[in-house]
Amino acid sequence: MKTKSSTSQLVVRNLVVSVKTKHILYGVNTGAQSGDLLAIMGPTGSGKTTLLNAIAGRVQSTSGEITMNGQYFNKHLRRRLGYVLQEDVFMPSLTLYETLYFTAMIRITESVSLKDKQTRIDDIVKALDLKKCLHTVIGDFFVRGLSGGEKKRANIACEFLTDPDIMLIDEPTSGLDSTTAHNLMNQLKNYATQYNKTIIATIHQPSSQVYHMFSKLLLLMDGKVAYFGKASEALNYFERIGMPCAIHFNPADFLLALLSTDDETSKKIHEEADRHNIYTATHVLESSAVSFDDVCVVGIDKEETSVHSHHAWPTSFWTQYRMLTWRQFRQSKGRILHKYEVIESLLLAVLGGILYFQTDYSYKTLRDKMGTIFFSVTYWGFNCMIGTVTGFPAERGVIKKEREAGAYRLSAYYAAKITSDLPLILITPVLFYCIIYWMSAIGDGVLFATFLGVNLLFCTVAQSIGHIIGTAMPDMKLSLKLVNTYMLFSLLFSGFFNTHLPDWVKWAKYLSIVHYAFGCLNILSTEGMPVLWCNTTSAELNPTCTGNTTIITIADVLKDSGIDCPYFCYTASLGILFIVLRVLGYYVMKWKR
Ligand SMILES: Nc1ncnc2c1ncn2[C@@H]1O[C@H](COP(=O)(O)OP(=O)(O)OP(=O)(O)O)[C@@H](O)[C@H]1O
Repeated sequence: MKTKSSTSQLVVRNLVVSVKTKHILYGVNTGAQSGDLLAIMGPTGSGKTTLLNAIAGRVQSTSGEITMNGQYFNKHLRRRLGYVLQEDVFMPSLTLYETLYFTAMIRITESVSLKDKQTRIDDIVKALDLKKCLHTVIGDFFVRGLSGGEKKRANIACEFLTDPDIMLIDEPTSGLDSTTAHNLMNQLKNYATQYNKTIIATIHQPSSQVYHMFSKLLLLMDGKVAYFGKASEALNYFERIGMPCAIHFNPADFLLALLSTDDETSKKIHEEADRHNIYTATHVLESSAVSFDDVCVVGIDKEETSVHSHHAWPTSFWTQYRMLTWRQFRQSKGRILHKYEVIESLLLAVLGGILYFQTDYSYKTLRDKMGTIFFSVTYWGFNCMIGTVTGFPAERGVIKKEREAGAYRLSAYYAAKITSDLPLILITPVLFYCIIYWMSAIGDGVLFATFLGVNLLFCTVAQSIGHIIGTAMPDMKLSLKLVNTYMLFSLLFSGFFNTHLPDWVKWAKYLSIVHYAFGCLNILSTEGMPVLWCNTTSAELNPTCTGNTTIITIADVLKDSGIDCPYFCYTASLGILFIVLRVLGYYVMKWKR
């Protein structure tokens, strides 16, 4: 179910865009109306993407105005724009159908029935010839999936689903062979005319067949307009200003070559453009089938009858949360429960189990017991943090794209991420502890449940830190460096490396998450150990036996490792850390968005 749009008109007047001190666009005037296929062409770096970004509201303009049917863009009006970015960013583990289904469920308002959403998916799949690859995974660098051309069409299909009145497409044909490029442009042209939509696309080197599909053409050169008007009149215009195109020459090649020549020609093109007033905004309006006043009225009608939501978001928080959890689970499942990850954990558990096999609890073997716990906690600290940090970049681009399109609330995404990842990240630690706990005889069945609970809490805390680091850091390399630094710090202050630290650094152990887990688990596992007489051989090396000490308790030994709080104090600290870090994680995401 696609809606045939009533006439709408986009007008860009005197648009200036500067970033810091650099001018990118200088007073650009352009426009398009329903049914148009406006092509933006120009040499690389001439400002084509910046213009699209400015229209889509993703780049702040320095001055000038952009209106749709005479109204300035606001959040609601912007929902009537679709923007297909140059990069095809998707969740790689989902199939194309799952991707389209997710988009339909989250970006089409809930007033449209499920059946209609399904019909809309079917229509678009057919129109863009995507049926063959509908159940293929999107794929990425590691897993082969859709081809480049299919990905490009999938990207366009996702935007078509929202049924925008104006579609902005950045380089739809880049990386496609000429036949595929021609077919795609043909599909876009048909879409524009059949459904009365406006399509604005930047394009690099169209074939002459594709060039003749454009209804309007905007030529940019160094951020300024070199030509704007009907594509069919561009060659006549350049001929009139003394730059004729040779017969049988591809018009697009000729125009691009013209715009990339010497300074003298550039200067002349700009002077002629000024002299002929070729690109004033009134030119757009005059060439329209309807007057400016008419389109304003049509625009108001359209708003009232549109299937687009008037609410801040197309769907409710609950729908967003539900769909995001569904997608997140599918995306994370393969990564977190990857067979190599599981095999690695099981092998390490068996290795640890063999190393500390059935060690009894005595003061002589206490370091071994502590070693088992230290080894396990260290492994899961690194594993959970690194897993989270490395998993985030694949999502970052998708979330950014979807959030910029106003698809869902950040809070819905965050809540969904926590919920969907949680059961997944706990499965492998459970298997790990099932092996190592019993092989190394840490304790009985009752203790096992508490032991496991504390370990899982520790894993979620480590994951929360990984999430904050992954969100805050600009790239994965830096994130991994920070994870390493923090974990090594955490290990140094955990208590395992029994050091006699100067008083002024002792507080640092409270910043170590390993310290909390290590402390808690050691207290739990050594509970009930008898006192030790200092005149026995097993006490000889124990530093707690000094001077006139006759007996020592397990509490004394643990205190010597800096473990000086009751176990519930450590567990509560981990619980509080979990809550604080989760809340902090949300605000870091908000800050970095
Ligand atoms: N955020 C930014 N900061 C500084 N310069 C920028 C920024 N964004 C764009 N530019 C510069 O503005 C110019 C125009 O960039 P833009 O991406 O719009 O060009 P383009 O015509 O789309 O190029 P291409 O065809 O290669 O994609 C370039 O010189 C680019 O380096």
